Amino acid sequence: MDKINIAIDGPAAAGKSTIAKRVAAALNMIYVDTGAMYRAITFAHLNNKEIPFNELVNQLEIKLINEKGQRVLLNDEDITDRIRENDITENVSFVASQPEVRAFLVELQQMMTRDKGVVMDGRDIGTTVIPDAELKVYMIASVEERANRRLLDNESRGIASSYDQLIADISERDHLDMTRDISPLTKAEDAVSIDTTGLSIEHVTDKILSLAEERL
Ligand SMILES: Nc1ncnc2c1ncn2[C@@H]1O[C@H](COP(=O)(O)OP(=O)(O)O)[C@@H](O)[C@H]1O
Ligand SMILES: Nc1ccn([C@@H]2O[C@H](COP(=O)(O)OP(=O)(O)O)[C@@H](O)[C@H]2O)c(=O)n1
Repeated sequence: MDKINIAIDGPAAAGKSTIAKRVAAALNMIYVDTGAMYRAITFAHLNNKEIPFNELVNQLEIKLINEKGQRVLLNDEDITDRIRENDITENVSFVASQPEVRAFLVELQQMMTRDKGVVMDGRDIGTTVIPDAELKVYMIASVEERANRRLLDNESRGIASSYDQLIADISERDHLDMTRDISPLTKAEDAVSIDTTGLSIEHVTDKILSLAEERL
């Protein structure tokens, strides 16, 4: 087989996008951060709260550009850094639970994976977006480690946060994502679980690369 899709799902700050980017670069595949797409719609919603979701999604064009990591454009506005801020993070799980938002993004994501060659990370990729992906990974880490990682991420981006607040925020977001009605976060039956607690980025990347090689 010459082309495969790789689905990486898991809870907040487990390391999905860091690893997915590296795996995609090593295998010359396209990386797609679906969380960024839900964050982009959350940005649009916070600026246009009066517009119902079914109308809002029809006004949006989301583009992911593989440049300097990955840039996120919403109707040609670069919102890459803006969508990592706290107000977006606090509201994204609510927006992602809306049926119209999920239908809109799942269709877009399925189009992006049709020709294969994609590493896509999110919450419902292995279960809903690409249930036939050749490799599915369910990535987890302890909530303490995830809060520490996000604390460092936020520091490097100049976003104010505290360890205790991050433990609470991450736990609440995971709960909302795991209990929503439509495609909640859950491990696909055929996904390989990887607990990244205490593991280096290189170790996790190599593990997934060797799983991918078996399927290429
Ligand atoms: N073993 C590891 N695997 C993945 N990320 C790690 C690991 N160790 C430390 N990190 C750091 O943890 C953070 C993970 O954040 P991110 O990749 O955005 O997670 P997610 O996409 O799951 O929300 C990054 O800052 C990354 O550098
Ligand atoms: N495939 C996806 C990806 C993200 N999401 C939602 O989008 C939010 C933000 O995703 P993200 O991957 O940017 O989150 P972080 O783990 O990087 O903080 C998640 O908490 C989910 O509510 C989703 O519902 N389905």
